[in-house]
Amino acid sequence: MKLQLTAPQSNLLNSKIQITGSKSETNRLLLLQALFPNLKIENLSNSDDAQVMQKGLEVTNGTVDIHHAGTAMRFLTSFFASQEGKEVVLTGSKRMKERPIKVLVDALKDLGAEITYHGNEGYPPIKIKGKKLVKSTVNLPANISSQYISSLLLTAPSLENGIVINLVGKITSVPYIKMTLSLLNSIGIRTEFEGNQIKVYPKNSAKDEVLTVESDWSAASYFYSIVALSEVGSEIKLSSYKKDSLQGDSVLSEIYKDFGVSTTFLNNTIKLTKEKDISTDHIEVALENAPDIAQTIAVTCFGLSIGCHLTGLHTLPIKETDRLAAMKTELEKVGGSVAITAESLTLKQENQMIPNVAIDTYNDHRMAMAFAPLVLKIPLKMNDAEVVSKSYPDFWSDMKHLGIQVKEL
Ligand SMILES: O=C(O)C1=C[C@@H](OP(=O)(O)O)[C@@H](O)[C@H](O)C1
Ligand SMILES: C=C(OP(=O)(O)O)C(=O)O
Repeated sequence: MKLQLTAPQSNLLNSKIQITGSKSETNRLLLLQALFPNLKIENLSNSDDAQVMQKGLEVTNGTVDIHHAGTAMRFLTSFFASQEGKEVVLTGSKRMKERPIKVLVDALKDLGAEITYHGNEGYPPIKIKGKKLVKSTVNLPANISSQYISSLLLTAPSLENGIVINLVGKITSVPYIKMTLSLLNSIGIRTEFEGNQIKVYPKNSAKDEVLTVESDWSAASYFYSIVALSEVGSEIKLSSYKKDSLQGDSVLSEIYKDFGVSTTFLNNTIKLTKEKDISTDHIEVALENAPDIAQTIAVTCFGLSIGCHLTGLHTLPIKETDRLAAMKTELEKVGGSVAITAESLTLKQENQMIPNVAIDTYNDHRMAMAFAPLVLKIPLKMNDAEVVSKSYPDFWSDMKHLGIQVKEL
C-alpha cells in the first residue's frame, strides 16, 4: 500500500487518541500468563507482534513463525527450551533470519538446553527440544540486545532453581530489563539486580492479579513529533498513560521539552502542548536506554531545520532493518545531510526540504511512523505503509483523526 500524505487543512487542536497497549509489556505478560494461567491482562497490544506471540505460545509441536517480532523470537526461545515434551522450530521473516540469536542460544545451552540451528549458525530458524533445565548460573554478553536477558528472566521463575545471570560488558537498553523485573515483581516473584548480576527466584504460582498494560510510549513518540512540528498552541491528548511508567521511552516527555513540547498528566491521559518555538539550532541526545525513539527524534530535528547528534545507537543495525543506514538514505532523499557511525547519527543543520518524496520503509514500522510527522512541513508519499501493523495497526486511521490527509495511491 502506497500512501500520499498531506498536511491537515486547519490547526491540530484538542484531538484525543487512545493508543494500543505497549507491545513490550504485552509480550512479557503473555509469556508470564502461559507460565501462570491465573494472571489476567487488560489493554493488550493489538499489534502483529503480540498476535504472533499469543499464537506461538499455544504451539506444542511443529513450526512457529514469528514473522518480524524480535521479542517473540527471543522470549519464545527460552520458553520452549524449558518446556519438557514440546519440540518446535522457531522461524521468522527473511530479516529475522539475519537478526542474531547466538548469545541467547549459547546461554541456554550452558543451562542444559537442546537447541540446533536449521539455517545459518547463530541465526533463526532454530530447532528446540524442550527439557527440564536445572542449572541456574550463566554468563551472558549484555551489549548486543537486552531481549536475550529479558528472555531468560521471564522463563526463570518456572525453572527449578531460578536463574543467576552474570552480565558481561556494557549493558544495553537497561530500562527494558528493569521492565521485565518489575513485571515479575508485580506477580510476586523475587528478583535482585546488583551491579552486573541479576537473580530471579523460582516460584510455583503467581498472585491472582489483573495486570493492566500501559499504552505504548514508543507509539506516543510520533505524536510528540507531530506536536513539535506544529504551530505554537497545538495540542494532542493521548491515553492511557501514567507518570511512573515501566517503559524507558517515557523519557520522551523530558526530551521533547527541548523541542518546545510540554507534557501534562491528567489522570490517565497525557496532554502534549506546543508551548514555544525551539531556540537552538543543534541538539545532542544519548539513546542507549531508548533506541526505538531515535528515528522519531532524527525526523523531528530535520522537520524543525535543526541539526542533531544522536548517540548510543549501536543496536540499531540489527533491528527490523539497519536503521542507521535506512535513516541516512531516507533523510538524504528529503534534503538532509547525514553522517553515521556504528553507534551514532549526525544530521547537519539544513533549511532545504524536498516535497513529495516517496519514503521507503524497509519492512520497518518505525521508518513509516517516524517520517509521517514530516507531513506537517512537506507533502510525502509512503511506500509499503502497511508495515505499521507490527506495533501500531491503527496508526494511519489515527493520523486521519488528527486531520492529516491520508490517500491511497
Ligand atoms: O525488550 C523489549 O521489549 C525491547 C527491547 C529493545 O531491544 P534491544 O534490547 O535489542 O535494544 C527494543 O528495541 C525493542 O523494541 C523492544
Ligand atoms: C526493535 C523493535 O522490535 P523487535 O526487536 O521486538 O522486533 C521495535 O519495535 O522497534
